[in-house]
Order: sequence, then structure tokens, then C-alpha cells
Amino acid sequence: MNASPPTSTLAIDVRGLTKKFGERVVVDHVDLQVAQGRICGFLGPNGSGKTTTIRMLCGLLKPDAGEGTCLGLDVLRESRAIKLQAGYMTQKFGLYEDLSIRENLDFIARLFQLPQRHAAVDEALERLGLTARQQQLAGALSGGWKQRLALAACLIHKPRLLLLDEPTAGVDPKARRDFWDEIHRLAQEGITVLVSTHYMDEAERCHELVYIAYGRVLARGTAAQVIEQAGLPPDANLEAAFVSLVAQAQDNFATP
Ligand SMILES: Nc1ncnc2c1ncn2[C@@H]1O[C@H](COP(=O)(O)OP(=O)(O)OP(=O)(O)O)[C@@H](O)[C@H]1O
Repeated sequence: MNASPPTSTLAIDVRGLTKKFGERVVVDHVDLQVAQGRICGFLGPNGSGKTTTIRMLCGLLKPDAGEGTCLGLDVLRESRAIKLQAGYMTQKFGLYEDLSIRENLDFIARLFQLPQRHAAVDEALERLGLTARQQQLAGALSGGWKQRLALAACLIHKPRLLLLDEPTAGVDPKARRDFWDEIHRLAQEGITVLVSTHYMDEAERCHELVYIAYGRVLARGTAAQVIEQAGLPPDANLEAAFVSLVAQAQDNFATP
């Protein structure tokens, strides 16, 4: 008899994820499914709940309601294990400016207690093209190089899921393009990526999109599906779709 196929290859599979700050619901029953090896763009206006959702997915914030798994691990009960297998790149550069590139990566490798620390640092440096600069201080790097260092730090423990929160904000177009080429290489290796962005050209490079506003999912699917869900003709672009979705959400969900 054939072995039964895996019941799910979903790297992210959560339903009803909800978070309140005080009385304010900032993430409101969000369902999110992302298959392994896919790049899912997470879009929405400022303050719509993207970062809060990402922090719940990687185990840094406990949901008030909802359930599900990341990498097959329970988001409510196995947050520690999720943290060890996911890479989270925060919006703000979170590394030490007065340490060199190599020292920063070595520090992260120590935190993860990696057995082959030196080799892991070498590999991350090589992968992101940082080897020649490894002795430079992080604080002296340009935005594009800092972002590469931050991605190297995210990858050092070989995560199977990457949660990237506006990783290219303020970075020049060439550095953004290089970054996205790397994201696609990672996805081809089977790593799943959820990435928030405000850039439409980046949204177009995702396999699928989820668009939220007021903490609620307004549309999801391929770019063509999102445009259709926004009620626009097929030749409309994503920017028009998002403007239309936000206008609809304002009518439905905005509090006066
Ligand atoms: N720790 C917190 N305490 C209280 N309110 C918070 C906290 N964290 C976030 N918020 C609020 O929750 C809402 C959603 O914030 P969040 O950072 O998740 O949005 P976002 O979609 O990531 O926004 P942006 O695109 O600007 O990064 C915002 O109004 C924010 O001010």
C-alpha cells in the first residue's frame, strides 16, 4: 500500500487570529494559509495590523483568539519551537551598530547555540555577498547593506519560514531588486516567505497576496484575483485595486 500523502504542506495555517490592545481590536479574525515554498505578500495601509499579525505568527505575541499552526507547530502552545524555526526580520534595524558584520552574525549564532558557529557565519556572509565586508561596522553601512546583514542574521539558523516586515523600506531600487532575487532563490529551496510591503512592484513579485485593513482581510489570491475582488476590470493594476479596497473598507469598518 502507498504511504498516505502529507495532510498538509501549509507552512502557515491560522484561522480567526485576533489581537486587542486595550479595547481596540487591531487584528480581527484573520485567516491565513501559505503553502510551503510560496512567497506571500502582506499588504495594507499603515496601522492595518500587519506587524501585529506577523508577531503572532512567529510566537512573539500571544493571540487573544484564533488557532492554527506555523510549520506544523501550534501558534498558542509551541511558540518557542516556532521561534527556533522561523526567521523574523523586523521593520527597524535590530543589530548592533558598534559591532562588525561578522561580530553581529557570530552573536546571533551564539544566541541560537549553533554547533558549527564559524561555518554558519561564513555561509551566511557568503550567501548575502558580505564576506569582503565582514570587518566593517554595521553602523557604517548604507541602508542596502544593512538590510542584507539583517537578512543574513535571519537566515543563520536555517529557518524554514521567513517573516519579513517591510524589509526594503527606504532601500534603493537596485538593492531592492537584489533582495527580491534572493527571496526567490530562498523560495526555490523550499523556504516559505511572508513579506509585508508598501511597494507595488514588490507585490507583483509575490506568488500570492493578502490585503488587510482595519485588521481584517479584504482580499487574497494572485494579483489578478485581488483585482477582481476589488471589483475592477482585469486590466486594472494593483495600486488601483488597493485604493478601491481601502475605500470600501473605510465605508464598512471605519469608526467615526
Ligand atoms: N503594543 C501595542 N500597544 C498598543 N497599540 C499597538 C501596539 N502595537 C501596535 N499597536 C497599534 O495597533 C495598530 C496596528 O499596528 P501594526 O504595527 O500591526 O500595523 P501595520 O499594518 O504593521 O502598520 P505599518 O504599515 O505602519 O507598519 C496600530 O494602530 C498600532 O498603533
